[in-house]
Amino acid sequence: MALLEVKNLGISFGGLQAVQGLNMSIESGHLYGLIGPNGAGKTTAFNMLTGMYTPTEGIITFDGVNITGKGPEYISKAGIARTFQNIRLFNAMSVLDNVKVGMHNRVTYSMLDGVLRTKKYRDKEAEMNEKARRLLDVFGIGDKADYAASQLPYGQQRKLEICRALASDPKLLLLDEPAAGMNPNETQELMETVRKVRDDFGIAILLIEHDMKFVMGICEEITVLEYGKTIAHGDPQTVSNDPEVIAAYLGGDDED
Ligand SMILES: Nc1ncnc2c1ncn2[C@@H]1O[C@H](COP(=O)(O)OP(=O)(O)OP(=O)(O)O)[C@@H](O)[C@H]1O
Repeated sequence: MALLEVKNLGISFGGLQAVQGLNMSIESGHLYGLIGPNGAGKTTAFNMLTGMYTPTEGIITFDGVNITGKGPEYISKAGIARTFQNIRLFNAMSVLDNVKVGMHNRVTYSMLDGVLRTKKYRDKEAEMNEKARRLLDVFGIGDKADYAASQLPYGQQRKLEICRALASDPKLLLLDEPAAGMNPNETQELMETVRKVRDDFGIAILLIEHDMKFVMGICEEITVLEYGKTIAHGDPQTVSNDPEVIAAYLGGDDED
């Protein structure tokens, strides 16, 4: 069985069926893209996979366990982490501390250990600092560890968000428009980093992205949504030559 199995997943908000009959199978180590015009249901699908929305139909199986309807805390502990479309960093906190926030689901010391600054607390903190610095180094921002998050340029803030998500040791990383707002150089650099993350950490990555060069350049498998329904699925070449996909993008009124 694949790491993530999504079967007939759907959700409706009142009369609006935002996602319908979604099927996806994602193996460990795969780079998978979820694309489609604005309002197609991509972020809604992420919200169901991460427990923020409860599906009205279908089953999500992760690592052999049915996680349908479980809450975000449970799903994060199970090994799914995500970033958001809009940057959600703690601006006044240091870059290092922002990464450590991502480790909260792995903290093993008690509040009392923290207050008393016990050896257990100090050892764990040292381990977390080292791990956070290693992650920042992967993204080439290790030298900015002590800066406030808000002092980083935009492209590096997006990288910091990915670092924070990785800090929870996920088996599956969901990236919601990681290249949004980036210039072509930053986007190119991010493509290489995302590939490196997959290779070095051996995790599966599912990403939503409007930048077609980015998606077609790194994803091995792609599902295309339009009005909540899957209109195409396959490798980048198959999907980009699909007449329904071409029509959906050319006919849309968005920026794609
Ligand atoms: N909580 C909600 N309540 C009501 N409708 C919602 C809710 N969340 C999403 N929707 C609707 O579901 C549809 C899909 O939205 P969604 O944000 O998933 O699209 P998207 O493909 O991620 O679009 P974009 O590319 O613009 O981010 C939209 O019509 C949206 O208005």
